[in-house]
Amino acid sequence: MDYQVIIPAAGSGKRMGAGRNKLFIEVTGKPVILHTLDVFASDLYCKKIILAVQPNDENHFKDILAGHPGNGKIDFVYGGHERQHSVYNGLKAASGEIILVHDGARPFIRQHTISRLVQSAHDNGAAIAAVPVKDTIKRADQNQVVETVDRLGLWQIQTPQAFRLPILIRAHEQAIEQDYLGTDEASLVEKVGLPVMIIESDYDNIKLTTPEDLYFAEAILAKRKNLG
Ligand SMILES: Nc1ccn([C@@H]2O[C@H](COP(=O)(O)OP(=O)(O)OP(=O)(O)O)[C@@H](O)[C@H]2O)c(=O)n1
Ligand SMILES: C[C@](O)(CO)[C@H](O)COP(=O)(O)O
Repeated sequence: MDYQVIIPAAGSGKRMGAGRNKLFIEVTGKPVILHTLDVFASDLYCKKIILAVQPNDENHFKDILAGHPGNGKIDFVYGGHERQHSVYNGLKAASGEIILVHDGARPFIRQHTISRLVQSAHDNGAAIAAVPVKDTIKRADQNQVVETVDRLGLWQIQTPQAFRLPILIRAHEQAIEQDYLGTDEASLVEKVGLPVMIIESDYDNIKLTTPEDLYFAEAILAKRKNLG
């Protein structure tokens, strides 16, 4: 089933502390963003990649994307102050039935997850990648525990997040009307009162956020290379 994907890539990477867009950092000799785009470039059902970038990063993105197999289906839009604004700007360039949103900072997404997300979004309206929480989760106030959250039914949410396009547009427009800022697209759809389905993903679909994640990234790619 055909779909389009918005890739928010306009962040500043403060927690990575690289002093530049972390998507330009190379892992096994290749910029993070190229790892992320590979799976969508090779997926014939992916009809458009909408890349949200900062204006001052645009030329560098175009330089490193020259010759990439996905280049022919990439549309550039400018990102916004928050991730949500970047995604909203991407929505203005989107069309078709199914839209995915996938962090540029998650380079290890697999095709099998994308396919299941697209089908579930078609069937149910919204579907998100996630893995079951493995650690005990507690809420604290001033570093003192106030609550242990029941782990049963807790999921660690990832991207891609997949939607029927009109649902995501409506959710973003309501968020603007209500001045609501969420940390993922699904939270906006939940506020509209529509169902969001979980699709179990892989624990190595990590988001490269802090420097330690770069070590994990090298290990993930080494493991995948060994598996062939
Ligand atoms: N205004 C923003 C903020 C983030 N992103 C993108 O959203 C994804 C997930 O965001 P995050 O990992 O938080 O990236 P940064 O915002 O760059 O990181 P930090 O919060 O540490 O600055 C990244 O691919 C990032 O480029 C974006 O397109 N526009
Ligand atoms: C969308 C997301 O990746 C789901 O886990 C996460 O919420 C992004 O958070 P960030 O702080 O914008 O990286």
